[in-house]
Amino acid sequence: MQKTYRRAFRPGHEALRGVDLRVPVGSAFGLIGPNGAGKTTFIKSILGIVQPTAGTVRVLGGSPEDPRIRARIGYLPERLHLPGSWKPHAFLSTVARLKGLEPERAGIPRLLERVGLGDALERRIGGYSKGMRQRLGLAAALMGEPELLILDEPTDGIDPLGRVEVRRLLQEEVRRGTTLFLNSHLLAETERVCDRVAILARGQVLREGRLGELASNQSRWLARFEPGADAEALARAGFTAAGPEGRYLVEAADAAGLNAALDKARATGALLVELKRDAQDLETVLASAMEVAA
Ligand SMILES: Nc1ncnc2c1ncn2[C@@H]1O[C@H](COP(=O)(O)OP(=O)(O)OP(=O)(O)O)[C@@H](O)[C@H]1O
Repeated sequence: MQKTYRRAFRPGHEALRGVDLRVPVGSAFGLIGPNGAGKTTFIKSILGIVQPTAGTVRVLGGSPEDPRIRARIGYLPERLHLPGSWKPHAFLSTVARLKGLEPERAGIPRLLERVGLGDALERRIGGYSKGMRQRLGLAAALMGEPELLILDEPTDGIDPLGRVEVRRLLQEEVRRGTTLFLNSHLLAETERVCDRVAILARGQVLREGRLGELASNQSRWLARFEPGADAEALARAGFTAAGPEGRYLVEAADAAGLNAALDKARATGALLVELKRDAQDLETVLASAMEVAA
């Protein structure tokens, strides 16, 4: 899919340059990338708010412009416009009606409770803090148990403990079978909630896949030996010390190579107590993808 924003008397701006992404049903999909990468443009294309210049978007087996498809999607936009003089219940009742639900049966009190606004029911939205507004937006997105939840920076403005609550709530939704599409600058949040990630930069997908696969270095292993291992002898066997507690890194292309290295380590008298693939955090994955693309 491509999207070029047309500008009067100037060349158009290519926000998306041939993006081809599939979000599996039931997955928790995270979109990450630097400012201006095209993330919000992509989200707006999935929702039919922005028309692609080329290519097509299919959502839940149909077109994003089909109102029946839209009714199955919950969306939290990056910038929320809320009626300041209203109370939250009245706002959510209107959202319910727009979604074709009867407000009395839309579970509004429970939703307000779930997003942590149970104590603010009698306050006008205009007096809400940024985080409270965000929580209310989230309640609107969750209304009607959508099959697909599209959230653009959902925890923006929410305090650290509130973020933990929101994360739990999103995890509950995914367990319920909802497909989650999350755009967040908070990589730790994406890492904790999502099982698949795509890295978008300058309108193109740099990397995409299961988080575990993107974040693990397939040929590097982290070994932990019982204290007292001979570091010099281990270095000669190909093991590089990596921090305290007898941790070492070793490169091995396959199982045979790994076992050969471990045999050498054991021959030095070192006793292996733990072995795992060397996993990188999402920040490192993003930084190295950006470096390769530069
Ligand atoms: N309505 C518009 N008209 C013209 N250009 C636009 C419009 N919306 C976005 N752009 C441009 O398209 C590019 C992608 O913007 P977009 O908002 O999709 O990025 P983003 O990855 O969501 O950024 P951020 O992380 O900063 O929110 C940017 O260069 C932006 O300036």
